[in-house]
Amino acid sequence: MEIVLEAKQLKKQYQDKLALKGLDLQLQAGEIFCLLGQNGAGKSTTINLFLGFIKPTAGAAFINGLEVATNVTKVKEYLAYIPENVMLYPNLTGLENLALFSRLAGFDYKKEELMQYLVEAGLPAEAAARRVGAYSKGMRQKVGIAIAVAKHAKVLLLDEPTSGLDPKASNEFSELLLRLSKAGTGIFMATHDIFRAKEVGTRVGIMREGELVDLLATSDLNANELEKLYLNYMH
Ligand SMILES: Nc1ncnc2c1ncn2[C@@H]1O[C@H](COP(=O)(O)OP(=O)(O)OP(=O)(O)O)[C@@H](O)[C@H]1O
Repeated sequence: MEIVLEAKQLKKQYQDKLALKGLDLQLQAGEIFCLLGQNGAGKSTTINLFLGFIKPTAGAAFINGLEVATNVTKVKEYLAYIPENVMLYPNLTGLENLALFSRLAGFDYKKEELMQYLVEAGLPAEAAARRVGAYSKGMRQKVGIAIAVAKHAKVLLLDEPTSGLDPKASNEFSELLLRLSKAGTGIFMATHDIFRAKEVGTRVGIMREGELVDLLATSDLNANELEKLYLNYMH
């Protein structure tokens, strides 16, 4: 199997805080890995290391076999990132945002092709022509997914993507992730949502104080068992 994301003894020290204590992890193409953990556990730090936003203190992060810290620009070609609030240009339409981000990634699509990416990500065609400033959070997430698909990202990194989404939007979002994973994208998602993690994840990692304290296949347990296990670790 193709490994699209890997951490080898990945560590991050901020001043006096050891935020990540030597993470070892591999993600295969088409896998959805959900990272659970309390506030301050080290989830965003892990994601920021994969994005190349911060440098590791020791160890290394790899995307598509390339070490992130020494290939920050190249690695961006393989990555798409969806934070809690997708950053788009509010004065441009959804279509214009997608055109812009696709061009930055080196893809020059026709209007019909862009529209198809947006509609496939669940954005109604009439909304695609409206300014993003008036979009709901769920709609911005859909543009984020369309960007990921249009740039043929091998890895999608998500940080709390469903927090603040209503249940219907959250559910639609899960379905999009499942479709992307079936198409071979590796998905790494930090979340507080245990039930969503069980629903979409192929594997779940539980992080506490910068350490992965458990690693489970979601097929091995139901959502209630996962919640119980998670809460046990948090005591
Ligand atoms: N730039 C920084 N400087 C100093 N300490 C930091 C910095 N960024 C994060 N930390 C600390 O590192 C630890 C891990 O933080 P991180 O943001 O990775 O946690 P998290 O699991 O993403 O939390 P949340 O769920 O709140 O987003 C925390 O103790 C945090 O205070």
